This record gives sequence, C-alpha cells and structure tokens, in this order.
Amino acid sequence: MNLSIVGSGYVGTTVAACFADLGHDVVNIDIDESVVETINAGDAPIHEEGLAELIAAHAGPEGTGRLRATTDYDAVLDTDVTFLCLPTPQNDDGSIDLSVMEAGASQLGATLANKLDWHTVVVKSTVVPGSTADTITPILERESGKTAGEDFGIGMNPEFLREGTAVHDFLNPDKVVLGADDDRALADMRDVFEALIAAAAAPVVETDTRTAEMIKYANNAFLAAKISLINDIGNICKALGVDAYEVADAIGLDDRIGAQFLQSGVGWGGSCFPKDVRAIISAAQAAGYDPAMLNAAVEVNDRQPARLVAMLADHLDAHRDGGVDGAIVAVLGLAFKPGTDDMRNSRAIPVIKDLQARGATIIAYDPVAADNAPNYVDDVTYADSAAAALDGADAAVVVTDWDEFAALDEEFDAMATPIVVDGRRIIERRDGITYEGLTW
Ligand SMILES: NC(=O)c1ccc[n+]([C@@H]2O[C@H](COP(=O)([O-])OP(=O)(O)OC[C@H]3O[C@@H](n4cnc5c(N)ncnc54)[C@H](O)[C@@H]3O)[C@@H](O)[C@H]2O)c1
Ligand SMILES: O=c1ccn([C@@H]2O[C@H](COP(=O)(O)OP(=O)(O)O[C@H]3O[C@H](CO)[C@@H](O)[C@H](O)[C@H]3O)[C@@H](O)[C@H]2O)c(=O)[nH]1
Repeated sequence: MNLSIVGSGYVGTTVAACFADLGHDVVNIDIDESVVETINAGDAPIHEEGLAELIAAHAGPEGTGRLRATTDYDAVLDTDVTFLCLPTPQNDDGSIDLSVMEAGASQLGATLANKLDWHTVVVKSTVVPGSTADTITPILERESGKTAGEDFGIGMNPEFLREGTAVHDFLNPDKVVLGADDDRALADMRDVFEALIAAAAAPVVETDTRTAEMIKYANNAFLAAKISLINDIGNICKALGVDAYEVADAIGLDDRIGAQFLQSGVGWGGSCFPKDVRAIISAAQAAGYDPAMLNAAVEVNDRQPARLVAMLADHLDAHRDGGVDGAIVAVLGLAFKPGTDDMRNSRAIPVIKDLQARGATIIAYDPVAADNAPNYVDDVTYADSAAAALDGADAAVVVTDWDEFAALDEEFDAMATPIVVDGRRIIERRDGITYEGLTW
C-alpha cells in the first residue's frame, strides 16, 4: 500500500522505516527540513538501534526507494492511508495539549480537499479518549469539506514501542490495537498491518477509536504505577534493611505479577509516562473522578530523585567539610533510559538541579545523550568517558543503567573520595568504594 506518515520523530520515523521494510511504499512528512534531508540521505534523524540500517536500505542512494521524506503535505495525495504521529505534549496543568495535532489535522484536511478517492486517516499519537472523534475528525471534515465515514475513514492505532528498542518493539508487538469508527477504515488498517501481524503472530484487538485511545493510557498508567509500586516497596525494603531486588526477583516469579518493570530506583522518566499519566489524571478529573492510585504513582516518582540526592548528601557530609556544597559530583548517565539520546523528563534533570542548588559542581557522562543535555540542564561539564567524569570527583551518582557502567572498576580509584550512590542497580558493590543503592 501507499502510506504517508505525518511527523517523523521517534514514532513516525520508526513506523515509516518498518512499514517500508514490510513492503509498503512510504513517505514521511515533517515540517523540519533537517529531518527530511537526513532521511532522504539514507540516515536516521534519531538514535535507535537498527533504524539507520532500515533507512539506508529503503531511502538511501542504494536503497529500494520504498521510503522518502518531504515537507510537502501534497505527498498525501499519492497515498491510501495517512498515520498522524505528531507530538501530544502536556499543558502546564498536566492536561493534554492537542495544538500540534490540530495544526497537523488542519494541514492534512486542506490537502484531502484535493483527494479524489477514499482515504483513511489513522491517529497514532497518544491522545485522550474522545480526541480522535471529537477534535481531530471535525477539523479534517471542516478543512476538507468532506464527511468522515462517507468520503474518508478515521482510525486510531496506539503505539506501544519503547525508545531504545523501537524497531524491535514495532516489528514484534505484544498486540496490535485497531480502533475505527467505520468499517472501511478498519478494513484499510487490517490491510496495512496484515504483513506485520502475520510475521509477528501478534494478537489483534479491534475496537472503536475511543476505546483504542483509552487502552494506550491504561497500558502506560499500569506500567508507570507498577514501577512506582516497586519503588514504594523498595523504599520500605531500604528502611527495613532488605534488598528490594531479591524481593522483586521472587515476586516476579508469580505469573500474576510478572518479572518485567520491577526494577526499583530513581523512577520513571521519558517522553511518555510522565505526560501520559498526568494527561489521563487530568482527563479523569475533568470528567469528575480523581484517580487516587495514579496520583500516588506520580507522587512516589517525584520523590525518588530527591531521595537519591539526600543519600549522596549524607555520605558527603560524613566524608567532606561542607558536604555537597563545593563538591564535584560525577553524574553517570543523562538519558531517561539506556539505548537512547532522549532526555525528555530524564531523572538526571531533577538530580542535577538539586545537586546544583546545594552548591555542587557537576561533571556528567553519557555515551550518547551529552549533545542533547544542554537543552535540559545548565552549567554542566561533559566528560567523554565515565573514567574522565570520575577522575577527581568527590562523589558519583548513577542515573541511567547503561551497560558500560557495570564494567567500571579501577576507574573509581581516581576519585577524590570514592562515594557512589546508585539509582539503577548497575554498579557492583566492591571493596575500596563507599557504595549505596537507592533501594538495596
Ligand atoms: N516516543 C515514544 O517512544 C512513543 C511511543 C508511543 C507513542 N508515542 C506517542 O507518539 C506521538 C509522537 O511522539 P514522538 O516521540 O514520535 O514525537 P517527536 O517529538 O519525536 O516527533 C514529532 C515530529 O513531528 C514533527 N512535526 C511537528 N509539527 C508538525 C506538523 N504540523 N506537520 C508535520 N510534522 C510536524 C516534528 O518536527 C517532529 O519531527 C506522541 O503522541 C507520543 O505520546 C511516543
Ligand atoms: O523496571 C523498570 C522499567 C522502567 N523504568 C523506567 O521507566 C521509564 C520508561 O521506560 P520504558 O517504558 O522502557 O521506556 P519508554 O520508551 O518511555 O516506553 C514507554 O512509553 C512508551 C510511550 O508511550 C510506550 O509506547 C511504551 O510501551 C512504554 O514502555 C524509564 O525512565 C526507565 O528507566 C524503571 O524505572 N524500572
């Protein structure tokens, strides 16, 4: 099929490259010319394992030609189905900000006015229940002069990929959710996903757009709350002198609990969990329900970075005149999780800001996120290796569980005072360093 993907960020680029690999002809539409140029040169605009290879294979000079990118919405006219993969950030009060979706729907609708045959528009962005039917569809109808369900179809297909493993996750989904409010849109979505569903043997959930939207929030809210619950239990373990990881390994053996997402520590960040949990809380409150569990999940998560810094401060107070004030602190990891350069809502941000507020000088190291970090934190010196960050530091905190940190050993000997507070259970406790884990 001929597909257009509007928005070429983490989701749009991954989805486009994977659909091209599955045999579709795909065009990415983005307002950012540098993103468009990068894809057309056969390169990946973001850091995701396996993505650069797929883009080179299909958009590069030697590629199949099944993938290209443009800033021109008219590219939609040569396609059968358009996926909207635009950002859905949060307003200051936590509610969803649909303005980018509205702008994209407006441009798409104006373009569809010139489309002679049927077209299906699929919302892939995470949007609160009702957004597709009540906000996006009316804009498409207004701008195109056409009627949804008669002249064009509307679908909602939430995306569950994780950053760092985006290509793998998209090609190997636990489920594919196809939400549609008309049969023809559903049939188009089935056609688009046929090859993927067959290759991955993925279960398919067919439903209406409103339920599809809620499934996405329920999924993220459940996972975020699961991490907050293990962090709450981890904090209890720490207070009672128990290793939370041993406990998590044991409870994870119960199929009803499951072994994944039980790593306690400095908490959840990223571009999705923080904004999505707040957005669904806000939508629930607007509908008259205050969700106690999700409020608590956010509260526990907000407290973990401060707990990490307080632990570090206690050690520095014990080892150094002035404690944190004037200390050089090495921050290991900046990305919100390993495998990505994304720093949106990374736990590194509150940790660094708290340390700086207490008078610390920060030297940070991350294998891929350092170039992106100045967009989120100021007055940080970036080291080009963990060893360089640790050299001469008065203390270190671990914020991201990059594999390479597990191999650190004699690098700690070069610290002025070898204090290591680990927020991710990645450093091994060893002789010669003062080591403390956040929940163990
Ligand atoms: N990042 C993830 O892991 C992930 C996973 C699942 C779902 N989601 C959801 O998918 C959506 C997209 O997230 P993302 O992380 O890919 O966003 P992103 O910020 O990485 O990318 C968005 C892209 O849209 C482009 N854009 C902005 N306005 C545009 C317009 N009017 N027309 C065309 N392009 C425009 C931007 O230039 C950017 O390249 C969000 O709703 C998010 O919640 C994200
Ligand atoms: O046991 C765990 C697992 C994760 N995390 C943290 O949780 C955050 C989110 O991690 P992860 O879910 O792996 O990454 P995301 O890329 O944010 O993916 C989530 O958000 C996406 C966007 O909605 C969804 O598509 C995915 O299904 C969902 O997992 C990160 O800060 C992790 O460090 C923990 O603290 N402990």
